[in-house]
Amino acid sequence: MLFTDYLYENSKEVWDKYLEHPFLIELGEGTLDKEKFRKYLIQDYLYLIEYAKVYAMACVKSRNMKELKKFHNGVAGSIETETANHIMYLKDFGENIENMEFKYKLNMTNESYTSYMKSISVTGTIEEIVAAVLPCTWSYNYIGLKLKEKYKDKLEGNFFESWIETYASDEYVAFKNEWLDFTNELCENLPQDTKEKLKDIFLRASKYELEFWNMAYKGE
Ligand SMILES: Cc1ncc(CO)c(N)n1
Repeated sequence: MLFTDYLYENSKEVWDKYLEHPFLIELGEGTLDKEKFRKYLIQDYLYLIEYAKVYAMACVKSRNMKELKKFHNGVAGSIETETANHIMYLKDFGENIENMEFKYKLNMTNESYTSYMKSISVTGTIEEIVAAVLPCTWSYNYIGLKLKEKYKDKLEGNFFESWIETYASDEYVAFKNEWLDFTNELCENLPQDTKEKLKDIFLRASKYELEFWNMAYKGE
């Protein structure tokens, strides 16, 4: 069994809940309250800044060029490629992008999740850092693809279409697949107790993802 399948199987119950989440159903239907979406995007923009630092710490810990390039790519993917879509929406909402980190603060859910990953980035191994960051990229691609599949005939004119297309795009699929391959290469031959520790980290981060959707829907 692929190591990533082992991670997924153990977290499947949580991942199933993403697909039933009202925030994502309404986003797919195009009926989500735009104010909720605006607030979510602001938190997510702040999230990506902290998330990039987790990869940055892994850059420092890299043991070879391959790892360094991978994590460097993670930094760039988070704060350049992925934020492009956030910036487009946020500008549309009238936000000043230069000012985001000063005007807004991470809320408690966001702070808990990013603090958790940053603490692993400081105290953990390279493999532990990978287990902490993987649910982020992977679950967003999982959600993007499922929403695209479910609403493919109804996406035109959906305000959130660009969000869905970003996470269902070929580039994002390729990015996710590279991370799955990298994780499997790194982890397939590890001792069982280490694998179990990584499985727990992956589950914890997956639960934080669900908390993030709850926060986005209910407000905080
Ligand atoms: C909370 C959260 N998780 C994952 C991603 C995907 O990078 C994101 N943008 N935000």
